[in-house]
Amino acid sequence: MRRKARRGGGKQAELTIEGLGARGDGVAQHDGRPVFVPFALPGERARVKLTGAKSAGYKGELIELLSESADRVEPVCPHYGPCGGCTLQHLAPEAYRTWKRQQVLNALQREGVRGPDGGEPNVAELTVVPAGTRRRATLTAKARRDGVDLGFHGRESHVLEHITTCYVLRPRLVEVLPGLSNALRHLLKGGESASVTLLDADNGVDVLVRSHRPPGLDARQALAALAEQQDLARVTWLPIELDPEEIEAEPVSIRRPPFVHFGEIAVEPEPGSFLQPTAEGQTALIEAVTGWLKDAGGPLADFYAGCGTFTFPLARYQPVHAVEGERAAIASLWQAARRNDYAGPVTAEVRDLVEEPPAAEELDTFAGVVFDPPRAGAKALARELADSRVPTVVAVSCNANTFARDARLLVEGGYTLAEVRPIDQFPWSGHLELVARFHR
Ligand SMILES: C[S@@+](CC[C@H](N)C(=O)[O-])C[C@H]1O[C@@H](n2cnc3c(N)ncnc32)[C@H](O)[C@@H]1O
Repeated sequence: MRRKARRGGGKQAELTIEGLGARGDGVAQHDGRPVFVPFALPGERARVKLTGAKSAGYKGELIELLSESADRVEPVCPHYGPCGGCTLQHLAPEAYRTWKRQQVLNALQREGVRGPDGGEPNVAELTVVPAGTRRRATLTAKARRDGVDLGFHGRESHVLEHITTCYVLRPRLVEVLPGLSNALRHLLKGGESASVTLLDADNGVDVLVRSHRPPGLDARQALAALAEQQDLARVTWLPIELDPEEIEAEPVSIRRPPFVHFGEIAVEPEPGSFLQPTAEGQTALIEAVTGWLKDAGGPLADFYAGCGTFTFPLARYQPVHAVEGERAAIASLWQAARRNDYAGPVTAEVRDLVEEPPAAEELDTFAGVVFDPPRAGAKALARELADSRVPTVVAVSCNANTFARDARLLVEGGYTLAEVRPIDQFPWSGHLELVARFHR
């Protein structure tokens, strides 16, 4: 048996895992309440330590596996377990794909959203991005006595796992980690921590360090030397307490402004700006969004547009109005539009879509709409869309539950959910991206 007693004590029980929850934890029952057991699989019998009893259930810590599921496989990464990134590496690929797709169906079912013929919604098979393709990630750095740990926290834990290898990150990002951890020794003293956002842009790596203490001369020199050795495109620093919206990141070393392509257009994102985590996932999303909207026959709107991931590919076919809450993202989008003679076909607006959603009459000027909100979803916008006459609406989402809620609002307003494509940019985790088409 692979997993043996880890820690005894506390309230323990022998349980049978009956299912896999939305976050990938095994789910058992005890005293009529669910127990969520990370790293356990359906069908397995396990000795579990019960903690954190709440009305919603117990947290369970896997102490010993007493029987193993046929779907259990050996995790590939040496950091599996302590690293909170890939908590489902023990699940066989086929079972994993089935479970993740089922999360979309479950969420839609909970909201009572049906397919075009009134039956089960039309959810495609899961597309999973290959391992080693993640181009953007935020890690934590923490000073210890003899160096700096740089990695990811454990699942629901404050313990940081220092990463030496990673199966999801692009190899280029893994390569820069040792040098970065070394350079950060000059910034972080006894127990101090920082957040480090890495982007493997199309012309080099972009590094944003956020810490309480600004880098002194030796930290700047160490980071600049690293940038030269590793040919990093850009290194910037921001105080951790401030939002990038409130203050511009301070340059530490800029060898060239990093850029990423959305279709044919190169955009220069500000440090820390949102971008799709993988180029492969981005391509699959762009393919769906443009495929469904390019023949809309009139102007389009891209809500929660970011730096223009969908704006520019769509603008090849129709005029596009891009709306986004973050000023810096819209500035990058607009600069790229100007540079590429897209100003005109592309218009841009900074707007808070929760506080000031466009009214249905405003939406009626568009032949098609795409929206791609953060995890909280786009409730206010979906309500207005439900009252609008926009013929085609495309939703991109990173949260199946808020997507299903917004889908219900659209369906109640008379839309049909034509199809959903789940695109997995976070392999081995509970997170999922999807893109869906609605029509009147
Ligand atoms: C999931 S990202 C999508 C960005 C872009 N569509 C892409 O694919 O790269 C969500 C975007 O919504 C923006 N956002 C978050 N809250 C917002 C709000 N209340 N109003 C407008 N935009 C918001 C974020 O700044 C971010 O750019």
